[in-house]
Amino acid sequence: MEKILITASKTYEVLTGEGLLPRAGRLIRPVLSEKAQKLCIVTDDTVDRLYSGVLSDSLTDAGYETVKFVFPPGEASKSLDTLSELLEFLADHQLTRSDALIALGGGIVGDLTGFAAASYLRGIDFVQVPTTLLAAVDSSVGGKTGINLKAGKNLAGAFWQPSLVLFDIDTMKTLSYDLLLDGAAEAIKAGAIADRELFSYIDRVDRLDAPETIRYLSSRAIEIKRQVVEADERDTGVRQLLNFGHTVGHAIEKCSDFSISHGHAVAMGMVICARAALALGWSQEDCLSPLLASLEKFSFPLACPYSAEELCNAALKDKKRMGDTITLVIPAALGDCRLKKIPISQLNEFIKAGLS
Ligand SMILES: NC(=O)c1ccc[n+]([C@@H]2O[C@H](COP(=O)([O-])OP(=O)(O)OC[C@H]3O[C@@H](n4cnc5c(N)ncnc54)[C@H](O)[C@@H]3O)[C@@H](O)[C@H]2O)c1
Ligand SMILES: O=C(O)C(=O)C[C@@H](O)[C@H](O)[C@H](O)COP(=O)(O)O
Ligand SMILES: [Zn+2]
Repeated sequence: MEKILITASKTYEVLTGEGLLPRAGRLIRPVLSEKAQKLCIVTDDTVDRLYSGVLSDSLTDAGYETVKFVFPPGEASKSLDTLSELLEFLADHQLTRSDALIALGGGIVGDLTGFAAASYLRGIDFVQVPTTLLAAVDSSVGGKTGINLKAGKNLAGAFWQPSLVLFDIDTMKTLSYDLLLDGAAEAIKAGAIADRELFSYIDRVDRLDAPETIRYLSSRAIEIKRQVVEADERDTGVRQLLNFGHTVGHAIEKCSDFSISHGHAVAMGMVICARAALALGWSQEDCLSPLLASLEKFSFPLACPYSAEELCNAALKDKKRMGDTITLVIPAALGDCRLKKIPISQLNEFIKAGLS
């Protein structure tokens, strides 16, 4: 089992390995309050069918009472309505301040559960059990939690760190190739920010679904995320680099009414951003070619179906906007991204340069 220690407002471990789900109860016990009695498993219908049973049995064996909150999969559930239902459910089941939530699922489950944990009784513990590659390499670590509002992605939320992250690699066996791609996009993003070696690795790799590929990508991406989050937990500076590809990516998700998934939209967003930075002379070297090579190796669909105007309108609601400026993440060199503040009046031109 691999362990990565995250030292932020809460210090916790990310445990990665095979066969962790059946051992979850024993692994979770030392990180929760000794007074913890009741645990609420939060998950979506698909993950519920696949993994709730084994997790719940393991928690029961470790002496916990469990309750379960299940919601329909999909971005539409990452909403105020589901959050409100979950908070009422926790109160109805009388979870106390020493009890905890267990987020079993992908990034949507993790973001929603984390926000509920941050706000229920003004904050209780929660554990992340990521079951998508995207959640394992990115969303389960770092404590960004939240929900979408009608205007766009993640517009309400809190910084609230988990008490533990348990990544059982066995859960990757039931992921479709498209869901693996979503995780690969965020891992490639981490490489673009801070690890050009990751691109050479992808160049040599045979299969995305091989356990050793998953292990390598998650280990590198989590380590990069650790460094960034430890330097700037609350996203006021260097952490914004983790948003590479996201200003446009979130706009693509929104324009598609979420039929384009987060990871796929981020992949398109990174390409648009790298192409624009190259065309405008903002990059010191060509980052577009290696980025395209790694994404094309895994057969990412990269054609963006929206115009610069459509993307720009959606992106102006992004939370990286401050008044009349917006901060972009620009690849200066492969493995070295920089923040660049531009007037919002230049955003359309930037996106246009990235689409052509
Ligand atoms: N908080 C953060 O730092 C952060 C980082 C990256 C992304 N995100 C957010 O994460 C979300 C995307 O997460 P995601 O890609 O995991 O999507 P998701 O949570 O919707 O999961 C994708 C689909 O996979 C299914 N699924 C989950 N585990 C499975 C398994 N093991 N086998 C088969 N099917 C499984 C789910 O039911 C769902 O239909 C977005 O809302 C994004 O904004 C947050
Ligand atoms: O952890 C971070 O910081 C990230 O930016 C990770 C992103 O992959 C993730 O999609 C995040 O939710 C986007 O942040 P947001 O602040 O733009 O909502
Ligand atoms: Zn993301």
